[in-house]
Amino acid sequence: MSCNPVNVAKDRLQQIYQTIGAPGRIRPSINKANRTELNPVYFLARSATVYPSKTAVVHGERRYTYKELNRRTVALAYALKEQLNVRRGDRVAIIAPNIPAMLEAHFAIPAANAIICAINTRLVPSEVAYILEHSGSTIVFCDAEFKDLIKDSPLPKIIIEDTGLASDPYEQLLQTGYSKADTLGWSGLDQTDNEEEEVSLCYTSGTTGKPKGVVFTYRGLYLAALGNLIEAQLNFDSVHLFIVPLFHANAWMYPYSLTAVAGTHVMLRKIDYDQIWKVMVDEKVTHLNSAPTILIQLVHNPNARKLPKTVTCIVGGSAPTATLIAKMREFGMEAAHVYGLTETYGPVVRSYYQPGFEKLSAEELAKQLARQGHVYVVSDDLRVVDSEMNDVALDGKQAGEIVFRGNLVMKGYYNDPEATAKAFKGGWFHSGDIAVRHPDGYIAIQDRSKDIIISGGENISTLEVESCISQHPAVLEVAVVATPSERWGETPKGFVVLKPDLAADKIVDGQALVKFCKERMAGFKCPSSIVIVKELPKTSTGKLQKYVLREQEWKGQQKRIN
Ligand SMILES: Nc1ncnc2c1ncn2[C@@H]1O[C@H](COP(=O)(O)OP(=O)(O)OP(=O)(O)O)[C@@H](O)[C@H]1O
Repeated sequence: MSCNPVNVAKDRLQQIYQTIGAPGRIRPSINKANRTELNPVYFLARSATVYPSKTAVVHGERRYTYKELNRRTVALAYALKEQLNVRRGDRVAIIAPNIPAMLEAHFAIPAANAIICAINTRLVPSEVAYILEHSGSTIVFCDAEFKDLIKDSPLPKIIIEDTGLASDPYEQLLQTGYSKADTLGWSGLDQTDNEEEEVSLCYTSGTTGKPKGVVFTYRGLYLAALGNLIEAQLNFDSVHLFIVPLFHANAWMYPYSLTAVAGTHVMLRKIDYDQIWKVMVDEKVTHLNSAPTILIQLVHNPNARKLPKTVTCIVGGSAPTATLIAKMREFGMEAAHVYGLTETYGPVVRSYYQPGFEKLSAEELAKQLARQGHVYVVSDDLRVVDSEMNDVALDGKQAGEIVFRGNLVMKGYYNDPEATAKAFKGGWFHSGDIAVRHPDGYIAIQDRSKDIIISGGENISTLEVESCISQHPAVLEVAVVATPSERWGETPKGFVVLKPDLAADKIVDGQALVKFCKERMAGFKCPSSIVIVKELPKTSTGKLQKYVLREQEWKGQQKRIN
């Protein structure tokens, strides 16, 4: 027998092959012992076993440990099956802000093998009716504050008063499930035998048009949850403030991530900036997730102060400007800039901090971090391509569409084969976002394809123009859209909200802001006009609805509404 280690290994392999057969003939198989379906509801069962007394939920004065959260969730799952007759694959709708019942529903509905359809509380009754009908929901849970949204719905309704008291109809429903939760626990609830089954149905908020029902699978939820753990570095000590609503892409799967590591979920019924500052300090918040528009208001709130410990802010939903990222740092809020869509289970791209960035000036660093970056470790592949699906050059100039492929792409749009086929054209998911790619491979979004301005044949990124205007010290918020121009076809027009309580000599008008832009950027990119407005149209998640502004500009003209 050879003494050469390579040959020794070969001999050993020969012996093994003689016993079990060479590869390609007899191979080990996947079986029940070495495979289970990826299912994020197990995170809760496990954390309740490992850390029963750890605080799982903080909601004002109310607190639940993991043992209590688990008991309530399991009871709800039994109630869904036995009281409400929910069957595998049924859609169960819930309309609620970030409250404990909403978190419980995110585990209990999948635990009952049903599909959760969490609906935006800011919609109007007709929009809610559309989603209930389109999703084919069989039951609707609704927070009492929003019950008018479903007053005409024929579906069975469970009202959540969000008191936690025995008189609350939601609590009464839980009561019916406690005995089984205490005796059988999870063992009486059959879990899915197919991780590719639908588990969640999220309707996009309609920044660009009619909402579409994005279908998530157990497997996707599970992997997205693990992705967040890696990217946001969540652990047992994490105290996460949910600013992104759970009805928006399941708050980017953070409920599952936090639960996996037995972190603490801090809930808030509504966006109240004074309250957010108070909670951040009182609850020793370590992480939050939010859209930039909310963070802009937060850093300009009179209660803004330097935080005792750095808070990691996962910022996504739109691009934070370099100005915002730098301002957040002053208060001890470190921005982890992320990008994604509902269709990708929320964020799947991150602007990574590189060795050497510490040498950059604050301004240069903020500029680097305002780019969207690279894909998460769990999200496989991303390209930026032209209309022929060729990759754009890594030159920071040639723009193309961002397309995705991998485990964190939705299963499809619910009951919408046409939209699904369009989104998956050529075997890639088409995001509709236009970006360039820098020599270091970082992507930088220029615009949504519908937002980009084409002036005299030149493409203008509205984000670039907005970023320039936002550097003016009097500017709080800005949106730039295309306005008609006889000479150029279209030109940029700015809408600006000024900071509150500006001293008289600091107040500026639109002309001064146009001049400010002319001193800083190429003439063709400068807005033809800028108007000062009181507020900007936004979705419930705080995203600018540029199409509303475009509609005003292009009234009566065919082009450019959407
Ligand atoms: N970090 C970011 N930078 C720039 N844009 C972003 C960022 N994160 C998200 N976006 C924008 O948000 C979009 C995803 O939004 P989302 O899936 O939440 O849908 P929506 O805007 O609420 O609704 P709809 O898809 O119906 O317009 C992306 O396609 C992109 O345009």
